[in-house]
Amino acid sequence: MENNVILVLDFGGQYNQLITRRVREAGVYSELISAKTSIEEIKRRNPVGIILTGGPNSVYEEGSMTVSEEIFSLGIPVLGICYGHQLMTHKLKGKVNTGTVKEYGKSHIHFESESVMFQGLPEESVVWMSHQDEVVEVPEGFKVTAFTKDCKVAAMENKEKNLYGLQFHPEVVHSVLGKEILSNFIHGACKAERTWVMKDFAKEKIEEIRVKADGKKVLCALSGGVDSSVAAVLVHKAIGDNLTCIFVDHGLLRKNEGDEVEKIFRERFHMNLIRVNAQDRFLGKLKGVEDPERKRKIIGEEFIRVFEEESNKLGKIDYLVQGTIYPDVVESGTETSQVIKSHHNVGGLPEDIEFELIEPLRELFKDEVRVLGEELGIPHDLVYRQPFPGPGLGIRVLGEVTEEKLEIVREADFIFRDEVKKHGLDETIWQYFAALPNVRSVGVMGDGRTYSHLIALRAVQSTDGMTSEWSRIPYEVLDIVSRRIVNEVPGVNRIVYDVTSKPPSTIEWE
Ligand SMILES: Nc1ncnc2c1ncn2[C@@H]1O[C@H](COP(=O)(O)OP(=O)(O)OP(=O)(O)O)[C@@H](O)[C@H]1O
Ligand SMILES: O=c1[nH]c(=O)c2[nH+]cn([C@@H]3O[C@H](COP(=O)(O)O)[C@@H](O)[C@H]3O)c2[nH]1
Ligand SMILES: NC(=O)CC[C@H](N)C(=O)O
Ligand SMILES: [Mg+2]
Repeated sequence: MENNVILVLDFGGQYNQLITRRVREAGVYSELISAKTSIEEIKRRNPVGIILTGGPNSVYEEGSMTVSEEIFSLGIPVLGICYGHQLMTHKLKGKVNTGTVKEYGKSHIHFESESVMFQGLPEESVVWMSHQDEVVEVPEGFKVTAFTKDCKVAAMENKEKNLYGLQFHPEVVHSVLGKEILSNFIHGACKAERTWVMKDFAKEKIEEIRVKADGKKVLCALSGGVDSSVAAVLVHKAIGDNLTCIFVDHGLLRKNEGDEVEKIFRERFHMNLIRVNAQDRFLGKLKGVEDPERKRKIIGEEFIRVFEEESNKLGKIDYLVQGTIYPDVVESGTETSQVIKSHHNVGGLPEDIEFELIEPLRELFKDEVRVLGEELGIPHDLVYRQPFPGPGLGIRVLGEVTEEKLEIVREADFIFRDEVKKHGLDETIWQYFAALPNVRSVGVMGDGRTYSHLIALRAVQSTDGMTSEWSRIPYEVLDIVSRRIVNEVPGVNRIVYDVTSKPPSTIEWE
C-alpha cells in the first residue's frame, strides 16, 4: 500500500534513524525525511502518521528548527518526541522553558493508562530521557498523560485531534515499554496496517554491489571487527577474488591483536588479505596532538593515505569498502544533527579521497549487522566480538598519545579483559575496556610515595551503541582487576570505574 507510510521528520536528534527502524519493526514502512520538507510534499505523500524527532535546539531560541503549523491540522496523527514534543507545544501556544532539573538517562515514570499511548500498559515504568528544556504549559485541548519526579509533562495528548507528545525516547531499548508505546501510536492512533516485511537485505545488497563493481578491483578496509567482516563477506559474495582486504596495524591496537586478526582471517576466510604495519607513521602524525577531534581526523586521514598507497601498488583501484554503520554516520554530524565525535571512517575522512566508497551497512545498527553476519554464515564468536573503535587506543589514551601511555593502557586493558573472561562475564557485557585519562595522583606503595597514572575501567550494556547503561560488574571482580593492574602494570597507582550511562556520557572517553 503506497500510502501506508509513517514519515519521520528529522530535527537532528541522535536516535532518529532508530525511530524509523522501530516503525519498520512494527511492520509499517517508514522513512526519515528532512524537517525542511515542504508541507505540500508531506501532503502529497499522504502518510498514515507523522513523527517529529528529538534534536539539539531549543524551540524558544531564534532560528531553531521548526515546522509549518498546518501539520497539526491535516487530520493525520502526529507524535512529537522530545524536541518534537516541545515543538508541538510551542507551535500550538503552550509553553516551553529551560527545566529546573535536567534529565539524562533513566527516569521512573507514571503513565495515565486511559491514554491512547499507554493503553494496556502498567502505570509505572522506566523510560530514557535526554533533555534540558521542558513543557510547562500544555496547549489548549491537551491533557497531561505521564509525569516523572522532575518532569511534570512527560507526555501529553489531544485525542480528538490525534496529537501526541512524549518527552522521553520510546525508540531506545532502555525505555522499557518503548515498543508497546510506539505500537500504540502506529497501530492504535494511526491505524496503520502491517504491510512491510524486512526484505532480504543481504540479497539486495549483493546484487547492488555486483551491478556497481562487477569486473573491477575493490579494496576493503578490514579491522577484524564485526562491521568490516560482515561488509567484506557481503562484497566477496558479489565480486569474489576481485576483492582485496587491507588490515592496518596502526600501533593503536590491543595487546596481540594484530597477529590474532591476521591469523583468524587467514584461517577462516578465503579472501585476499594484506597486512600493513604502519605504527611509526600513525604515532609520528599524532605526536604532540591533544585535541580528540584533531586526533580522530589525523587517524582517519592516515588510514586513507595507507589505502591509497596500497591501491597504487595493486594497480589503480576505484572502490573502497568500509564497514560504516549508522551510528558512525549520525555521531559524525549530518545536515541537522550535531557532531558528537568524528568517527574516523566518516567525519574523519580527508576531503581529497581518491576512492568511491561502498558502505553496504550504512543504514544499519550494530545488532542488525550481527543478525546479518549470522545469516551470511560468519562464525558466532566473530559476530559477537565486542566492538573496538577504528582509532583504537589512540582515543583511549586521553590527550597526547605516547608509546609509554599506550603500553600502560594496553596492559591494563588486557588484564581487565582477561578477568572478565575468566569470570564468564564476556558473553553478557556489550563492551569493556580500560582508558588512560592522563591524570596522575599520589599513592603510597611499599612505604614510598608514588605519583602515577590513573586507569579508568569502562563496561557497558547496550544493543546498538546509541545508548548504554554501565554494567554492574561484581565488586569482587573489580577488586581483582584493580589489584592486578596496580601490581602488574608499572606506572599505575589508582583505578576508577566509570558509572555513567550514555547519554550523558558516550561509551568511549574521547
Ligand atoms: N585497523 C584497521 N584496518 C583497516 N580498516 C579499519 C581498521 N579499523 C577500522 N577500519 C575500518 O573502519 C570501519 C569502522 O570501524 P569500526 O570499528 O566501527 O568497525 P569494525 O571494526 O568493522 O567493527 P567493530 O565495531 O566490531 O569494531 C571498519 O568497518 C573498517 O572498514
Ligand atoms: O569505528 C569506529 N570509529 C570511531 O571513530 C569510533 N568512535 C567510537 N566508536 C565505537 O562506537 C560505539 C559508540 O561509541 P561512543 O559512545 O563513544 O560514541 C562504541 O562501540 C565505540 O567503541 C567508534 N568506532
Ligand atoms: N533530545 C532532545 O530532543 C532534546 C530537546 C532539547 N534540545 C532539550 O534539551 O530539551
Ligand atoms: Mg572496530
